[in-house]
Amino acid sequence: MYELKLSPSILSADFGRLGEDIKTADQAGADYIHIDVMDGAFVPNISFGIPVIKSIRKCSDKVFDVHLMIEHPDQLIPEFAKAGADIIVVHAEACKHLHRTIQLIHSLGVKAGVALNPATPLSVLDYVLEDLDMILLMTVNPGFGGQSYIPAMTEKIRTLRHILEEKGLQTDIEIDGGVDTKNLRMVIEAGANVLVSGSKIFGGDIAENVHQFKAIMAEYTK
Ligand SMILES: O=C(CO)[C@@H](O)[C@H](O)COP(=O)(O)O
Ligand SMILES: [Fe+2]
Repeated sequence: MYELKLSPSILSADFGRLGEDIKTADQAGADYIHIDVMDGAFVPNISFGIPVIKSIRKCSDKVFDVHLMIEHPDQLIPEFAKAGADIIVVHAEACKHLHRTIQLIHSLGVKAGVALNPATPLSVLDYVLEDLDMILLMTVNPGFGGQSYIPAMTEKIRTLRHILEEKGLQTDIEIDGGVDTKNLRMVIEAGANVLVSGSKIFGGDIAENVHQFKAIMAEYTK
């Protein structure tokens, strides 16, 4: 079993008290902090950018898992690294030269991940698999929190884990979108190990929600 990590997405936090919400998730047991950057071009929504990441870096020492939903990410990757990103995830659909982008991220001493939209086939990763620290499978169409998990993605997770194992790779599989306490076991059993959740963590009692997710995850470490 792969090490399971909970990565709460701050897209659903209260931006008026972002620092406090992050500290609450951190202290309740979040492993990573998932940071959704949207540019209004790659996705039909705008979230926040580099100055916000720099500022919230003071609120948590947890791994900053930065999910870039932006066009032309290469131009800004050095700035995201400087702002405190520990993992930078770019979308394959946004990168003309994906291999070069992965090299750029690694050259900055940061872990590199690639995200795939639900309709993007796994085969786009065929020639970069060995270079990746993490693969993010979108389980909703990117752009918004609070959407429903797309059922067909479970098979995609299972297929990816199988491909990685056949190659002897232990790459992290992150899944993002519509994850809740009801489908969490299903996605873990399919092979996901980095689990993003936004609305189901930051909507309501943050600490209690983190505890509920972590209690389910703990069933797999006994
Ligand atoms: O990247 C994205 C959306 O594009 C996500 O990280 C969402 O923020 C997840 O939110 P929920 O579906 O868990 O509410
Ligand atoms: Fe995300």
